[in-house]
Amino acid sequence: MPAHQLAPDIPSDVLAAEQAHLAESRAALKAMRAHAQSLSSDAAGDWVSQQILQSLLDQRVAALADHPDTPLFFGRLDRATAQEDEPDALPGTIHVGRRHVHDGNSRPLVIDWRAPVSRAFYQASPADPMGIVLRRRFGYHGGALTAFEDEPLGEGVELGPSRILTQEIERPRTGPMRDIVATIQPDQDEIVRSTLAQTVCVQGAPGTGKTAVGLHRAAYLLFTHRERLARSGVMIVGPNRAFLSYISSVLPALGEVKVDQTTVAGLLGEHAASEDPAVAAVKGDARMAAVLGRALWLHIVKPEEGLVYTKGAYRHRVADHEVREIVASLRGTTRYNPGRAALAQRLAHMVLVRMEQRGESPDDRVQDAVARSKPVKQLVDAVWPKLTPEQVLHRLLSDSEFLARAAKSDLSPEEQELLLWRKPYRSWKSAKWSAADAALLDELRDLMERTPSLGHLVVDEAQDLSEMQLRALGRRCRNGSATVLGDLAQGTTPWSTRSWTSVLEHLGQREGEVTELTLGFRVPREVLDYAARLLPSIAPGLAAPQSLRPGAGSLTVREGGSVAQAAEEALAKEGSIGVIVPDAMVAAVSESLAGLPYAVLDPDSTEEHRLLIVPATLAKGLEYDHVVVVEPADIVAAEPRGLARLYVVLTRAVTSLTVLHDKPLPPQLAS
Ligand SMILES: Nc1ncnc2c1ncn2[C@@H]1O[C@H](COP(=O)(O)OP(=O)(O)OP(=O)(O)O)[C@@H](O)[C@H]1O
Repeated sequence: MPAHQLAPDIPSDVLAAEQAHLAESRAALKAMRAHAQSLSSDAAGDWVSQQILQSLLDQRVAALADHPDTPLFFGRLDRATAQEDEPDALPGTIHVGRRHVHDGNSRPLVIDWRAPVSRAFYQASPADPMGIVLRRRFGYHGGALTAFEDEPLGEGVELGPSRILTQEIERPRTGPMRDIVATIQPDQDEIVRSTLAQTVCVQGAPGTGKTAVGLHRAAYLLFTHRERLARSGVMIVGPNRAFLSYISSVLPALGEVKVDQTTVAGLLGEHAASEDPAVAAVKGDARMAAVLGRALWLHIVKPEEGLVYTKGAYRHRVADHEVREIVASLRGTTRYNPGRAALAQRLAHMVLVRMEQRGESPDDRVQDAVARSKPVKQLVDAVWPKLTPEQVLHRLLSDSEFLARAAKSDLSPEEQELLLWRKPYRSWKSAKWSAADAALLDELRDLMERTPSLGHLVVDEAQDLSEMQLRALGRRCRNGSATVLGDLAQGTTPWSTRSWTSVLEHLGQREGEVTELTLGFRVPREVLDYAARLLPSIAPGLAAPQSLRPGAGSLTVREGGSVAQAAEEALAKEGSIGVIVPDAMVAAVSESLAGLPYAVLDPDSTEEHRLLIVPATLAKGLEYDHVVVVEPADIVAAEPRGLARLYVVLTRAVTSLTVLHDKPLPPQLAS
């Protein structure tokens, strides 16, 4: 039971002492920043080092900015055994916050939430107090500390629910996603703090905090392995730009400004051509990897002629069988482009050997010159031609004979038929590529030249990725690790997965650990139960999701109701409003809302709008305080996995969901 609940019974002297600590910490942070600002990059020797140092100093200054609206610390731990006499010992009382703050004597005033000692703030319980006697959570209003809540951990007393946590969860949503650093739950913390080497895959129902956990894990890893990850990099991959815009401020608020956040299309290339889902499904299948490998290497031509290199009066010859031997020894042991370069060098080396046999003594420079010479280049181009990924894929998708040779028995004749363009493009330069093609091009690119690996990749909504897209992402963390987040029930693409083991396999992270988050922080129970009626049809293996939020009265289902009226009702309340509509109805609904202050969801817009019209296909990962879902039957009918899409849109609401329909509801919901 919390000893001190929020107002009105908060002891004012304790609160005043904490407020004084906050003021001292803010002043200390200001001094740290002033010190960082006073440092000069002039000490660096040359111009380049100076620029690098200046950029580091600028980053440091930016990281030390105090945001008056953000609590500098949100928790406190009173430790049972403080060894203050030890030189580096921490004080007995620790304030846990977003970053380290120390005073002029290096005395820590606030400890970063990611430091090992802060772990107890998230994990300690009466059953396992972890050396903590008392945990204190702080309540804020704006930037002002207004309340606190104590949890005695050393007395073995069962703790009641934290009101500060409840308030945070119940908070009306406005604007972009916020960090959850003050209220990370123990099972979420386990995932956040798993080691860098460990790939983790999180299955979780809507609103269980998967995205939040993925972002906090990125922040945790950057803190714990700063130097290593600064070199290799961390990247977040999300489903679309609207989602990226929604999550974009979480990491900067945690002081991490150097993390790339992108979509699969952003990573593999934006591609416009739309495609029949059946074709996309074949292109997304991992069997395509072998087909592409063969397609590329089929371009190597068996050498029929040798090399003649003329220098002065001499002709140096490399016989055709020797050229064949070199090609055979290189084939399959190298990537395609380095193989080309190696072939030129090996041919040049043979010429050098001939020169030496004639008593010359050529050096390395001669070998390079021979490798770049016209006869060598001509032979290499003929045998091991210069290619682009687009050339190879263009040939594969337009030439049935070539496709058959590359596919062998990996693809059935029907699948090959599906792959071939109905109307082939004249040249690879004019070809229009689809999203599925982008992953194939990426695979070819990697067969030609090794893709560099990042240190860590966070992949959100991973259930929607094709095997070939997973391979593309896997390449980008092949020397690192990944956090894979998703929900098998929310799969809406032609290639959505039904198994996380398979996802990890195609990502190249077989050792990854699959774990589950089960408690929902977003969707009220009543709404979640309603949406869960779809689960037996879309993901029969999954258990019904649980919600922390009762939310009685949060669901309204109206036949023949007007969208404008539902929007007006929502506008009369607090918080953001998402009117989620079938994509084809965006224009019609916009018209019906004329006169209301609405905008159509636009990820690039910097303006804030309380009332947004959201096309159903963009709603994934987003949340709104009040959600109006328009015409479920049309959302279902619009795409092959329309029922899963409906599950996604029904689970975006934080406070209320209104379902409007003229057509009959899908039978699962009607029951
Ligand atoms: N420990 C927590 N404390 C407070 N809020 C939390 C916590 N965990 C998650 N939330 C909140 O719950 C909401 C849902 O979180 P998030 O978007 O990460 O869920 P998700 O599992 O990714 O959902 P979806 O599957 O729908 O994409 C967010 O508003 C998030 O801030």
